[in-house]
Amino acid sequence: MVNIPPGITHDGPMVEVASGGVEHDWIKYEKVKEYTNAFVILNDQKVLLGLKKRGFGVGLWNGFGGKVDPGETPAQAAVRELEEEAGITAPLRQCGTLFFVENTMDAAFNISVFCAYEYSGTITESDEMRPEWFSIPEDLLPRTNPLTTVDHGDNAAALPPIPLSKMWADDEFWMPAMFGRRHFVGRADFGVDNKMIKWWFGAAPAATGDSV
Ligand SMILES: Nc1nc2c([nH]c(=O)n2[C@H]2C[C@H](O)[C@@H](COP(=O)(O)OP(=O)(O)OP(=O)(O)O)O2)c(=O)[nH]1
Repeated sequence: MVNIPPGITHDGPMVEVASGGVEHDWIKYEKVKEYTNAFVILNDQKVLLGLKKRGFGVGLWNGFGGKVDPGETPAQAAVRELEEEAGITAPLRQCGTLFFVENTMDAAFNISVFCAYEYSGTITESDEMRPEWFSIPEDLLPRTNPLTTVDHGDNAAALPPIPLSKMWADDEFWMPAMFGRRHFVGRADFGVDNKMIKWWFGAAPAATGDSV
């Protein structure tokens, strides 16, 4: 029986992929703010991340995104933010949903996560983000995914691996599902110093033959 935390909804079968902090209660929240986060992933081998240059999460590498503006859908906001922050457009599709609660704020963050496997335009640094490609390490990929063994000649192996130590602490838990193209959901509650105190992540079951 999967014990899904409050704030999360999902359709279809779901298996737990990570959880922790059982000694804490889920933090109560008053309202929910809508955000987006978008990842461009090429050949299942490399991912475009941006170094946040200012504001919330400054100094951390992340996908591109931000607040959903009034009158926008999350999908529209994701396209706008990717264009504003990295200068490119991409056929984004929602690949997951994340829910974050901070004990210092009365609002929770509901983050619609989008993925694309191609893009157009020229990747351009913005005031907010410095974009860079990173290779996806094998331990973040399903080992039997046939796509991962194909050499697409773009030399992803020569890139630095995803800098997990300079990313939000929760990312390592749901990224394997994202890179394995499994729909994911999850919640993380943060205490002082942005330390994760309780978390739960789930994903659609791996396809038969996948090792994760
Ligand atoms: N990967 C990851 N992303 C997170 C976490 N928490 C969190 O807010 N984010 C994302 C959601 C958004 O993409 C981004 C925060 O948005 P932002 O502060 O850049 O929003 P914004 O651009 O609209 O802000 P602003 O320019 O209007 O001030 O960080 C997390 O724990 N992990």
